[in-house]
Amino acid sequence: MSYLIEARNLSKSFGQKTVLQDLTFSLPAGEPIALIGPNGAGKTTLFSLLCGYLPASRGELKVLGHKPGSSALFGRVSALPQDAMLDPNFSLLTQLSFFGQLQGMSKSTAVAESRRVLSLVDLAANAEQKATALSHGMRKRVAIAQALMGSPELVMLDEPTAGLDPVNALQVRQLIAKLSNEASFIISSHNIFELERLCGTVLYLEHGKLVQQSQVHSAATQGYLTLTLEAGAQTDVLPMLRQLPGVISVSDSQKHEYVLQFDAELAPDFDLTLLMALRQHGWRYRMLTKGQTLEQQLFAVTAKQA
Ligand SMILES: Nc1ncnc2c1ncn2[C@@H]1O[C@H](COP(=O)(O)OP(=O)(O)OP(=O)(O)O)[C@@H](O)[C@H]1O
Repeated sequence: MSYLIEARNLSKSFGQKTVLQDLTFSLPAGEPIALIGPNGAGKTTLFSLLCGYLPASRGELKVLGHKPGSSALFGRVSALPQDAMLDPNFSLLTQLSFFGQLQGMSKSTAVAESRRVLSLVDLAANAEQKATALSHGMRKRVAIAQALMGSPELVMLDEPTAGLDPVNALQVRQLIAKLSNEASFIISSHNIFELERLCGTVLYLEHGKLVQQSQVHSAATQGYLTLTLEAGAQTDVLPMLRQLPGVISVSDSQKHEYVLQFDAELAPDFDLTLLMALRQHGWRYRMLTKGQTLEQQLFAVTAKQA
């Protein structure tokens, strides 16, 4: 199988400081991939290695089967840096066309390509405007349009929603979801919640180590229920939940919230069993959802490692 990205024992050090440590993973093309981790985890450094801006210190890295930065990847990979800026002096069309020409397009092809990518991000009508006339959210969309010039197969977006209000951040996520049949996206963020609906695979980095690689959708739908009880005087909830038939584990990740892992083959009607048990004990629930949030998955992994 050929992968979008393959890393084997990949490490990066700056002098004595090891910033990425022994990362091994393979990522398929297709659904967007999330790269999540706290400040300083190494997300931007990993992006820089993937783009070929920085060499690895040890290990192997392949992007679309090639060494990052190699000429075979020219035009096939693009990146939106965290602090991408637009020039305030030129129209969007002039700037994007200029980037197209830098990629080797003729002037007329670059103009046509710029109009195409601006319409992909719903900014066709703003082509003649300067960046100063745009909102912060619109500028982010222009930067995403720039990353799509020339139809690359892999697009890396470093914190594409940083600094945006929730409505604009949602628009950017919806845009990426819409565009994900145009290219494979890797998106970095601190925010677990924002990427869990958008991405199929998650890489979670902490202190330069890969803490977890998971498939969001499969893990979120199989064999997990999240139960939130009404606040009140319930006692002995955990022991009762743990003795239900089919239960594998129960954790109380937050006050009044329980994550139940169960064997879906042995107990296909586990949700009904749980509801009956709640009724029997007179415990009222506020919410019962299928699956486990990404935050809960990561909480479980980091708790195990602590
Ligand atoms: N050129 C460099 N020289 C020395 N240390 C560096 C260099 N670039 C990054 N680092 C260090 O590497 C670590 C990881 O930084 P990086 O920017 O990759 O993290 P990040 O996960 O992207 O963080 P953030 O979410 O804050 O952007 C940090 O401790 C940073 O100080």
